[in-house]
Amino acid sequence: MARPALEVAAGILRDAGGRVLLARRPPGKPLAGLWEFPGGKLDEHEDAFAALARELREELGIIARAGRPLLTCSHELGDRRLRLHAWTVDDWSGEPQALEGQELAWHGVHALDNQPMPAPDWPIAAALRLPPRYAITPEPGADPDAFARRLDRLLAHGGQVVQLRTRSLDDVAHAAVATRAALAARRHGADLLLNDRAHLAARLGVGLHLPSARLRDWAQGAGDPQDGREAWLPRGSDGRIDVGAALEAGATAPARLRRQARGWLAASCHDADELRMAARIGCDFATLAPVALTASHPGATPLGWARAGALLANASLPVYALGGLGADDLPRAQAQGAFGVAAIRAFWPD
Ligand SMILES: Nc1nc2c([nH]c(=O)n2[C@H]2C[C@H](O)[C@@H](COP(=O)(O)OP(=O)(O)OP(=O)(O)O)O2)c(=O)[nH]1
Ligand SMILES: [Mg+2]
Repeated sequence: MARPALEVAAGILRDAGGRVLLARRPPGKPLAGLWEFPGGKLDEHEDAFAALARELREELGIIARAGRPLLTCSHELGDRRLRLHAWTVDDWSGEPQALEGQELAWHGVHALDNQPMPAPDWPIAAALRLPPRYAITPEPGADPDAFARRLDRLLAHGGQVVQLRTRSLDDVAHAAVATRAALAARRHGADLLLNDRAHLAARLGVGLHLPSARLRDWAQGAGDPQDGREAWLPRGSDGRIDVGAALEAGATAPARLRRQARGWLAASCHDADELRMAARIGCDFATLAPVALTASHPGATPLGWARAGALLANASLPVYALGGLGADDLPRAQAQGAFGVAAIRAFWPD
């Protein structure tokens, strides 16, 4: 019989400048020398926040009073599963002290990728830089100026992560729209991802969102070798693209291993298999669709929340629920284990 999952709570503590506290696992412990979020194992009958408050008292001498779940991910850890519950601690008192001989350090969220962390912490580091909404553009249509104006209005909201999704444009027209979108994103400090244009995304220094068919090709090493994956996937010590290299314990975040480009790598997933592939090739996040009925994919059978919830509970990266959802669905999506909600129609300005 499979052993029950190891449940661990990890706390996100921020200083006045927004930097996050990391603790270095001391010599003699498993994963010694790696930087983690302070916390530890749940005792029997203890919920995640109670365990976290206890661990923070024992390890750091602080009193945690209130927190919010940020992300729960599930990972294979040898012969058992690790469920890591990351909580943002909003209200705490005391000055963190290293009561167990661990080193402590505060880092900005953009510097976390450079710290050697246990692999299960990478999705948490990504989640700290991701918003709860992931906006996907509709087709640009015949009027690129009108499209650019609406995109600009969306980006002006601040902190946006947006996927440029076009299927209708030829390469030249697409490159023009994408270049303009990349400039607009840079101007607004937003993060752009191109749908399925790996070469262009790497050239523009923006992120890449893989459709599920491309994800499958990349995860299986199949498909067209000219499709640009070398800019996005890590190489093994023999110089060959190695989709597993991103997940070696003790390595730094996939973002650093993978690429010179600074954008996100994400993928469209519809089932457990694809969610596993996305994590395996080092995606930073994924979408899971279709959760509900959606006008953009009328033929697709929705997963429904029960099925989606079961898939989300086992995911090992941040996942946005997608398909017929809007901002109002965020609480429900998060209660079902999603990190956030992705949408085309709901987030596109009129
Ligand atoms: N606290 C914490 N543990 C993590 C993180 N990432 C990660 O993979 N883990 C793993 C490492 C361990 O397998 C497990 C936590 O075990 P632990 O030994 O720190 O647990 P604990 O604080 O309760 O310590 P102890 O009572 O066993 O001494 O979770 C993280 O960010 N924080
Ligand atoms: Mg601990």
